[in-house]
Amino acid sequence: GTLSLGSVYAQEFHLQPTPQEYQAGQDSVMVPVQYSLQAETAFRETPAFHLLNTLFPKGEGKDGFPVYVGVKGDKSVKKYVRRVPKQAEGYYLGIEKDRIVIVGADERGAYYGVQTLAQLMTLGKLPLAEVTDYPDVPYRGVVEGFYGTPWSHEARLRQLEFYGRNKMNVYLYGPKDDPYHSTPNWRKPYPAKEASQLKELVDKANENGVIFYWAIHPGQDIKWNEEDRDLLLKKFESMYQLGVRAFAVFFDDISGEGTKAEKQAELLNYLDDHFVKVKGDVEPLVMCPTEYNKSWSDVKGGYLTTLGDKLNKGIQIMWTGNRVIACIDKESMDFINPLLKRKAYIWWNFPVSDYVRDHLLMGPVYGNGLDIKDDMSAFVSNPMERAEASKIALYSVADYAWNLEKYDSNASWKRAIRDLMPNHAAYLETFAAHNSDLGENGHGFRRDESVALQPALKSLLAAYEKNGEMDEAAYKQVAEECDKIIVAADRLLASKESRELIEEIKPWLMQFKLIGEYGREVLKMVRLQKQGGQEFVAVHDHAQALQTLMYEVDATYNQNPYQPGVKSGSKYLLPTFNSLFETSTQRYNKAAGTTLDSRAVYMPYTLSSNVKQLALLPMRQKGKGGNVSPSNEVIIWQAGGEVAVAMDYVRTLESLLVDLGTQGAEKNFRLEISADGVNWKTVDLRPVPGRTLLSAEVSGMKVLKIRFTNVSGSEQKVYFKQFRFVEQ
Ligand SMILES: CCCCCN1[C@H](CO)[C@@H](O)[C@@H](O)[C@@H]1CC(=O)NC
Repeated sequence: GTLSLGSVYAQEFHLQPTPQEYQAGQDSVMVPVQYSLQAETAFRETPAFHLLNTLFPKGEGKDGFPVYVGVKGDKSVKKYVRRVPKQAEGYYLGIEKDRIVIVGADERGAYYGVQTLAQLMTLGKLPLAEVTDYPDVPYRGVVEGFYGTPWSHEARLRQLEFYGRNKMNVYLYGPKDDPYHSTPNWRKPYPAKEASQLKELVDKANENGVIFYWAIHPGQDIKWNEEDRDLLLKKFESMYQLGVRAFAVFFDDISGEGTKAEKQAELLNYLDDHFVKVKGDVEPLVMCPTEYNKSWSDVKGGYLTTLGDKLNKGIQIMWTGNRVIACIDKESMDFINPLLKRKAYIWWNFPVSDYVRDHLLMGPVYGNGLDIKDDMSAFVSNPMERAEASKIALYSVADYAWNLEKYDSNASWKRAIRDLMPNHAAYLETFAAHNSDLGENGHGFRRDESVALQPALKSLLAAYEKNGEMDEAAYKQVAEECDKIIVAADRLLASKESRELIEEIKPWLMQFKLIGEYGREVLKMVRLQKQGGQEFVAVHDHAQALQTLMYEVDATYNQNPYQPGVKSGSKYLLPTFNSLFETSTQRYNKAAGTTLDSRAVYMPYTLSSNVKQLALLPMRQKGKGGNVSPSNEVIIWQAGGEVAVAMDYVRTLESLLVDLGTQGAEKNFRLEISADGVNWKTVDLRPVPGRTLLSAEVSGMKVLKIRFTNVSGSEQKVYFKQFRFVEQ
C-alpha cells in the first residue's frame, strides 16, 4: 500500500548533492526487502549493480520489487530514455508504486542514480518521486596535494567511499611529501608494499565511481632530455600496470630548469601522443602549471599563453585562482580561460591548512561564485592533512560543484556535520563553529568564525570595556555558549562514533574545552569585579591556571617546524575572553590596590617588513624565544628589503638562526642587532656546514630590535624557511 511521508522527513530530508530536479509526492511505498533486476547482463559487472545489490535486505530474487536499471541505449530501459538528461553522468530516477527505474546517461550516471536511491531508502519509506539530475561541473573531487603527513592508506579508502556517496568523481593522488611522487624518487617504481596499496586504492576508486589520477611532481630536478622523458614514461607504465588509468603532471612550487613552459608542453604532448592516445583507455592528462595563480603569473612573459597555445587541446590545466589561496569567481575565470584556450581545471586550496597547521578549518565552504558552472572543467579541493576533519568542507565542495545555483553554504555545512557524526551533530556543530578561521597567515586568506555568537561577544565586550556596563542578554548568551562548549568537548572526546575523526582532532577538543572553562571563569571575574567581591582573586587565579593549561596544550601537541601547536576559537572567542580577563583584573587591581597579573596571552615580539611576501607572516612565541612563521613559497626579496623584529623591552639573546634555503645567503644579507632601536651592530652569520642554515653569534647580546637586510644590491629569490631566536 502507499503511506504518506511525515512532514518531519520533508523538512529534514535533503538529497546530497542537491539534485537539479526532485519531485516527491506525499505518497510513498514501503522499502522493498527484495528486488528483481530488469537490466542487461553487462550491468552486473558495474559498480552501480554492486551498490544496488547492497540496498535490499533480501538481495535479488525473481519475485522481488522490479528495478529497471541501465544506461541510455539499453533495451531494458528503452521506455524511459527520453527522461534521461543529456549531460554526462546524468540520470533519471523514478519511484513508482510497482517499480523503480534508474537510467543513466552513462555508467557513472546510473551509479549516481543508485546512490540517490540509497539516500531515499534511509527514509524508511520510498516516496513516489522523480529525480532528473546531472552535475554542473564535469570533474569534481579532491587533490591530495598538501605538504605534511600524507593521508594513511585506511584514510584514503574511507575517502573514496565518501566521494562515491557524494558524487565526486575525481581523486588526484599527489601528496607533496611522498618521495615517489616527487623528487628524489619520481623516477623509481614504488616498493612492493606501497605498490599494492596503490592498487587497492585504484580498485576502491573504481568501485565508487571515482577516477583515480596518479600525479607525478618531477619539476624540481627533471632534465629536459630523452632519458628523463623515458623514465617518466616508464613510471607511468608501472602505475598503469597497477591499474591506474588517469595521470597528472604537477609543475607547481618549483624553481629552475623545470619551470620552462615550452619544455613542459613538449613533455605533456609527448606523453599524450605516446602514452594516453596509444593506451586508448586512459583519461585526458591533467597538468599543474608553475604559474598556477594570477598573482604569480607574468602574462607578458608568455608562460601561460605558451601552454595555452602549445598544449594538446585535450590536456587539462589546473588553476588556483587570483592567488595561491583564493575563492573562485567569474572575474578569475574570465582572466585565465582565454589565456589557456580552454576551461581551467580549478584546484581550490581549501580546506588545506599546511600553512596554518595549528588551526582546523571546519567552517562552511563559501565565497566561490555561483555563476561559473560553465567556466571550469573541474573543481577539486586540496584538503587538510587531517582526512576525516576535511570531510565537512569536502561534503560542501561536492554539493557546490554538482549544483552551483542551488548551493547554500550554511545549509550544506549543517548537513555535512550531520552526515559526519549523525549521533553527535549538535556537539560537532558547536565545535566546528568556533574552529574555522585560519588566523594570521602569509596568504592573507581568512574565514569567518563564531558567527552566531559574534554579536553577543562584541556587545558584551564593548559595554564592559567602554564604561563597565553589563549587557545582561549578551552575558547570558555567552555564558550558555561556554556551557555548550564544555559539554560538546566532553561528548566528542568520549564519542564512540567516528573514532578516527576524534583521534585527529583530540588536541583541539582538549583546547576547546579549556576555552569553555576559561570563558566561564572570566565571566565570573567580570561579575565579581563589578561587585568588588574578594572572591575575585580565587576566580582570577583559576582563570590563570586555565591559561597555563591552554599554553601547555599549545606547546605539547601538533609540534611541527611550521605552525606548531593547537589554536581554537582564535578569531573572536578566546580574544574576547582574554580582553575581559585583562580589563577586569586591571580594574580590580585599581580598586583593591592589588597587583594581580593581568596578562592573558603574551606576545612580546612584533614583526615588520617591506618585503611584500614577508609583511604578513605571523610572529610566534615558543618557550623562551620566538620565530617568524616560515613561508614555503619563493620570496622575491628586493634590494635593500628588510625584515625586522622588535621586542617589547630589552632582552638578552642566546642564539639566532636564519635559513633562506640557499647556499651563500650570508654574502647577500646582513644581520644587525640594536639594544636601543637607534644604534646598530652588524653580527656575523656563519653557515652551518652542508646546510643552508646560518647561525649568528648573539649569545649575551642585549636586544631591543633585530634587522635582516638584502645588501647584495640586487633582487634575491630565496625561501624563508626559518628565522628563529632564543633568549637567555
Ligand atoms: C609554495 C606556495 C604555497 C603552496 C601552495 N599550495 C598549497 C597551500 O600551501 C600547498 O598545499 C601546495 O601543495 C599548493 C601548491 C598549489 O597550490 N598548487 C596548485
